[in-house]
Amino acid sequence: MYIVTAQDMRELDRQTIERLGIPAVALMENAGRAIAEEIIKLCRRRFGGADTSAAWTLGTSRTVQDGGARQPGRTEAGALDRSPDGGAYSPGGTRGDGVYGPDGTWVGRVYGPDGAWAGRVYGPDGTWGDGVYGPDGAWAGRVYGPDGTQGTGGGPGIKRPGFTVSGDAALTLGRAGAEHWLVLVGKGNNGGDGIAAARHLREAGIAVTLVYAAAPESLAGEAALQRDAAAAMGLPAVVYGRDRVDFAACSGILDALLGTGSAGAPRGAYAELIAAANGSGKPVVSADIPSRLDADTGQTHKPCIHAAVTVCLAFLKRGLLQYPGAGNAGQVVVRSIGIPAALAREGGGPASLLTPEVLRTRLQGDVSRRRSPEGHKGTYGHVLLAAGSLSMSGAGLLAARAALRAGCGLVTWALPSMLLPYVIGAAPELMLAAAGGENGTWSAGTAAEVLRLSTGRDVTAVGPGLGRFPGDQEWLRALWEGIDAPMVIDADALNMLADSDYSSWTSRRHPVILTPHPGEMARLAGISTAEVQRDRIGLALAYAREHGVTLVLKGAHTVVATPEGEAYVNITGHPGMGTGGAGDVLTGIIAGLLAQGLNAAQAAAFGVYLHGLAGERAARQRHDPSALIAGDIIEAL
Ligand SMILES: NC(=O)C1=CN([C@@H]2O[C@H](COP(=O)(O)OP(=O)(O)OC[C@H]3O[C@@H](n4cnc5c(N)ncnc54)[C@H](O)[C@@H]3O)[C@@H](O)[C@H]2O)[C@@H](O)CC1
Ligand SMILES: Nc1ncnc2c1ncn2[C@@H]1O[C@H](COP(=O)(O)OP(=O)(O)O)[C@@H](O)[C@H]1O
Ligand SMILES: [K+]
Repeated sequence: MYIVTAQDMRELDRQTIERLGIPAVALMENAGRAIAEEIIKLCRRRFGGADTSAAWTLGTSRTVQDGGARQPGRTEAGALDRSPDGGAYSPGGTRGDGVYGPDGTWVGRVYGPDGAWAGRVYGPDGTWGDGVYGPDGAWAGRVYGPDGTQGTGGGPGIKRPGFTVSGDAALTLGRAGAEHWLVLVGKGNNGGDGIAAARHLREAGIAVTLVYAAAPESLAGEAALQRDAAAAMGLPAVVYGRDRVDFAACSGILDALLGTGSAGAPRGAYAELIAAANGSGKPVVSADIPSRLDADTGQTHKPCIHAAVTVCLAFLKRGLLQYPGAGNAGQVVVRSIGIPAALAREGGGPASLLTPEVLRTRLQGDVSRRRSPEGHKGTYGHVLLAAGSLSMSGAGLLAARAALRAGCGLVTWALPSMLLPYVIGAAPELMLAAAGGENGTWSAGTAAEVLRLSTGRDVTAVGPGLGRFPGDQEWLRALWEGIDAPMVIDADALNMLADSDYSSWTSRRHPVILTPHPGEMARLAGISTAEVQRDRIGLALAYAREHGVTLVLKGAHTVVATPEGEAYVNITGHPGMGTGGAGDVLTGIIAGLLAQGLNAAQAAAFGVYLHGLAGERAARQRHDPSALIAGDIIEAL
C-alpha cells in the first residue's frame, strides 16, 4: 500500500485526469461512494451486526484489540485475532456480521458460544450444514448453538433455491431510519466528496443534512457540480453562521471540511465546526484526512477533527501514519477511487506501508524464514557483535540472543574481557571474544581486535551497551573504514557518529544500517527531538539519501528509509515495547537477518516488522502490554 504526500496526490490526480482522460468528477463520485459505504459499515457495527441487510464478509479485516497488545483502530488484511465479542468466527478468528451462502448472498445471523440464535447456515452444496461459509464458498468456521455446543445444523435435505437476486448491499442499511448524519462541507474538493457521499447515504434511506462552512455559491468546479446535484435531489442544507445546526440531534458526522489542499490553522467557521463536531460526542467519519491534520507530517493544527474512521482516498497519506495525527485518524480505511497504482509506481515509487506483501513484492525479500533441507550453521551466516560494558552488559546479551533467534547460524559476541566470566553460560549458544579493557569498558585500542574478529564474519553490529570512551570516534572510524561486510550501528555508536563528520570517512563497499530512536536521530541530524518527530518520514528519507545509509527511525510507526529514496512505514508493535533493551533486540534481529543474506533494505524492513509482531505476540502471552520486557520479544520471535 502506497503512502503519498499531498503533492504526490495532486500529481497523480492530474495524470489520471489528463493522461487517462478520466473526468475529475468521476474520481469524486468514487470517493463519495466509498465514504458512504464506510459510513454504512459503521452504522452496522453500531447495531451490533443485527442489521438485516448486513453485507459483511467473514474474515476480511483485522482489528488488533485483544490479548493486551492493543493498537487502537488498526486494521489490515488477513484475519489473525479472535474478536472478544460473540459472533461468527473465521478460521483466523475475526467476527463477521453475517453468514454467506455459496453464491455470496447473505444468509443469516450466527451467534457465538455465548448463546442466542445460531441462524441458518448453508454449505457450498446448498445444504444446511455445520459450518459458516464465506462469499467464495470456502469454509470459514464452526457454528455454535444456543447451549454452546457445536451445531450440526438441520442436516441434509434442506435445499435453498438455486435462484437469487441481490442488490447493492454495501449501500443498503436495514435500520437506516434510525440514522441522521450531518455532512460538514468545506468549499474545496474535500467538501465535494462529502456531498457525493451524502447523496449515496440519502439513497440508502439515511437522513442527511449538508452543513456548508462557507456560502454554497463559493464552491467551484466539481464541488459546485455536487452542490447542484444535491440541491436538485432536495437534500436539506444549512449554512453555518446563518442557520442553526443541531449537533445533538444527529447520529453521526461526516467531516468533509478540509482535505489535502488545506494549510495552516482552520479559520473562522471551519474552526468552530471542528470544535463542535469534536464536542458533540457523535462518531465522526473523516473524508480523506481529519480536517486540519497536516497530510504530510501528521502535525495537527488546533482544532483538529478526532475521527472514529478516516476514509482515506486513493493512497494512504503520510500524515495518517505519523503521530500525533495518527491518533486523530481513528480506524483508517484506504479506498480506491480509480487512480491506478501503476501511476504511483511510475513516479519513482512513493513510500509504502510495511506489509508481508510489500516485503515480498516491492522489497523482493523471502519472508518465509525457510531453511534449506541441507543447510547447516554455516549456511545461515555469522554475526559479530561488539557490544556491552560493565553497567550495560545486558544490552549486548539481548542483541546477541536476538540475532540467534532471528535465525543466523553463529554469533560471536565481543565484549570487555573483565565481563567474560560473568556472561559465560548466560547464553550457551553464543561464542564470546574478549575485546576490551580489564575495567569492563571499551577503549580506542580495541579497534584492531574487533577488525580481526570481523574477518570472515558476514555482518558486524556495534553499539548496544557500548558506552562512550576516549577516542571512540576514531575507534568507530577504524571499523567503518576497515570492516569488509555490512554493518548495523546502534545506540552509543550512533552518538559517536553524530559527533563525527563521517561523510569525510572513506566510503564503504558494504551497506550500513543505522537504527536511531528519535533522541539519537536528533543528535545525528543536529536538530531537536521534537523536530525529528515533526516529520519522521520526510526526515528519514532525506537523511538516508544524503548519507547513503539505510535508516531505521524507531518509535511508534518505525520508518525504514533507503539510500535510494524509498521509505517503508511499519505498524506492527505497540507502546508496551517502549521498554529498556527493546531496541537492542531489534539490532540483533536485523544483524541476524543480514547474516542470512538479506540485503540492507530487506533486513531492516523485515527486522522491524518481525520485531513488532513478536512484541504483539509476547504481549498477548503476558496478557498485558505494559508487563512486556525486552527478553519476551526474543522469546516470541
Ligand atoms: N485525487 C485527488 O486528489 C482527489 C481529491 N479529492 C478530494 O479533494 C481534496 C483536496 O481538495 P482541494 O485541493 O480542493 O482542497 P481542500 O478541499 O482540502 O481545501 C481547500 C479549500 O479550503 C480552503 N482552506 C484551506 N486552508 C484552510 C484553512 N486553514 N481554514 C479554512 N479554509 C481553508 C481553501 O481556501 C480552499 O477553498 C482531497 O483531500 C480529497 O478529499 C477527491 O475529490 C477525489 C480526487
Ligand atoms: N509506541 C510504540 N509502538 C511501537 N513500537 C515501539 C513503541 N515504543 C517503542 N517501540 C519500539 O521499541 C524499541 C525501543 O528501542 P530503543 O528506544 O532503542 O530502546 P533501547 O535503547 O532501550 O533498546 C524500538 O524498536 C521502537 O520502535
Ligand atoms: K476531511
